[in-house]
Amino acid sequence: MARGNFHKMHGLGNDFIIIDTRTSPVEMTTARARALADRKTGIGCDQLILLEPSDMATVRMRIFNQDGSEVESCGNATRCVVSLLGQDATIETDGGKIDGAYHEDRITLQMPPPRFDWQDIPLAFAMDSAAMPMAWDELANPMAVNVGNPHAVFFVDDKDAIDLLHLGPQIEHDAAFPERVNVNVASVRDGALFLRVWERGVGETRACGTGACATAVAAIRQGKVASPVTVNQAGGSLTIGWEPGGLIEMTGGATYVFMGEVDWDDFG
Ligand SMILES: N[C@@H](CCC[C@H](N)C(=O)O)C(=O)O
Repeated sequence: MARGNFHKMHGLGNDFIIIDTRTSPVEMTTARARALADRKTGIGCDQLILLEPSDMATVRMRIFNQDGSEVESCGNATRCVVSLLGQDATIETDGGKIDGAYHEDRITLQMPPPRFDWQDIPLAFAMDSAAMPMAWDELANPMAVNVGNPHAVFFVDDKDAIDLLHLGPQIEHDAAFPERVNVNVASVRDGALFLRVWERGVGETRACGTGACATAVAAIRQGKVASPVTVNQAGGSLTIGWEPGGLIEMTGGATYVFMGEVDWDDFG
């Protein structure tokens, strides 16, 4: 028997299983992450988060998508982790170190500066990442940006008119993105952003924190909005601030749902 505890939390409806392995050790594999994340046969979540000891930060955070793939960054989960810790904290991720300021009703994160070089996204070959010379039906010329993880950002008149269920997986798996990509479709209205995200390794989610960062950076860089900007998604809003050359500041909520206990051996 290998019993352990987990926390269920969400940030704007983007939901997580968070396991603090410092008190609840577990051996994580792709198969086990996928089994735990499965909404029909497991516990269910968009991302599975492991907290581990860190020698350079308060805690190290590992991130597994619903499909079991391990990835570099997750903005909404980082706010949840700072909220769970209940104090200002520095979080080590594969996408960079993130400082979090704790307030009971909101968390502010300093996310790493965005990267735009094609090798850093990464893209498969040299091309203009500010307006990629590519199109998938009505989605054309995205800006590619890495904010710890890779994103493609499309600006459209009406985000709700886009068939993201069809185009999201096509773009996610396009050979132009050797590590796949998160797909952001945004409209600009009254100085604010309205966003839908097809997340790599998950599908369309109710909100994506790094997607909000990537989209805000792309919109500020193109002069479509001013910083800070409100980014509205199905699950709620985030405030994102960014000045060229600087860190990305994200402010938003984090919600605790429940604590559960399971036998890890029942999952993979
Ligand atoms: N939900 C997240 C992003 C999670 C990782 C992403 N799907 C990827 O594969 O890079 C967020 O809030 O940022």
